[in-house]
Amino acid sequence: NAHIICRTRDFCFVLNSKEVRLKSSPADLVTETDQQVEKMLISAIRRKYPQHRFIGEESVAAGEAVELTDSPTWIIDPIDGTVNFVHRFPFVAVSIAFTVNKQTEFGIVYSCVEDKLFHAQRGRGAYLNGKPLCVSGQTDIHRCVVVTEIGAERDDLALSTMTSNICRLLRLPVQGVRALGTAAVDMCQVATGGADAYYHIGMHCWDIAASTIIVLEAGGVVMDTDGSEFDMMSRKVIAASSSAVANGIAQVVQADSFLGDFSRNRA
Ligand SMILES: O=P(O)(O)O[C@H]1[C@H](O)[C@@H](O)[C@H](O)[C@@H](O)[C@@H]1O
Ligand SMILES: [Mg+2]
Ligand SMILES: [Mg+2]
Repeated sequence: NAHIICRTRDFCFVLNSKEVRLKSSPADLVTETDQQVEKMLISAIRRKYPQHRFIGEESVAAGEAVELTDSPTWIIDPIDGTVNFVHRFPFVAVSIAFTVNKQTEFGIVYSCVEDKLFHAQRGRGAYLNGKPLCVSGQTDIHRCVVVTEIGAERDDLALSTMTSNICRLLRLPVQGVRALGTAAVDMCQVATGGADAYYHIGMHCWDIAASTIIVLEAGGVVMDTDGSEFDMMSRKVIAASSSAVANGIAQVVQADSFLGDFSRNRA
């Protein structure tokens, strides 16, 4: 059984997950807790805002369409880092973003084990446990710590794309490449200045919707891995402390052959 103790300043509780099941690959896991947390969040929000729409990872896995419209929409990853959760590797987050007219109005990432609450509202800055966040401001790619993810795909094309991108960055060289196992928390490291950049190919909108606005409001930049404008639904992202660093990563990271196999945001 996987379990994790979640602490906040006000309460402490144990989430139990009795059953671990596979989704798209042997490394794409879901537990009862993922499903219960998502149901709990959606029903609580729906009670207050019955007209609002939802894109939730586990609802999509259960067959709901992934459709970002102009309507007010909540984008939810109930547990980002389910593999960590199952193995008790201590980086696990709940990620919630709210969009209107396809623009993110606010985002919340709660890193449960660390008891770190990241949040940002459009135009109002980014905060960690109430304290303002600011990116590192690094502009020299050679002095960067870059965060990425291994991802859940295990086919040859995905693996060779992922490993060759990491090799190309290391050869630049950058000073370090890291992966925490949760895209949402990874990306928040850029907002804190602890990392200078994050890139990911193959993530879903629910993994990064909230942390995108947190990085932007902390003074960072977000773009597609090919250097074009960021599209939350494209499954590709670079988040960085500066445009110079983001462009430096875009120049070495390649996504095309890998993404040929993806349908957009299928769980
Ligand atoms: O744990 P979930 O919500 O499934 O998200 C993870 C994603 O599936 C993996 O591909 C990534 O490597 C993790 O960082 C995600 O955050
Ligand atoms: Mg996720
Ligand atoms: Mg998840």
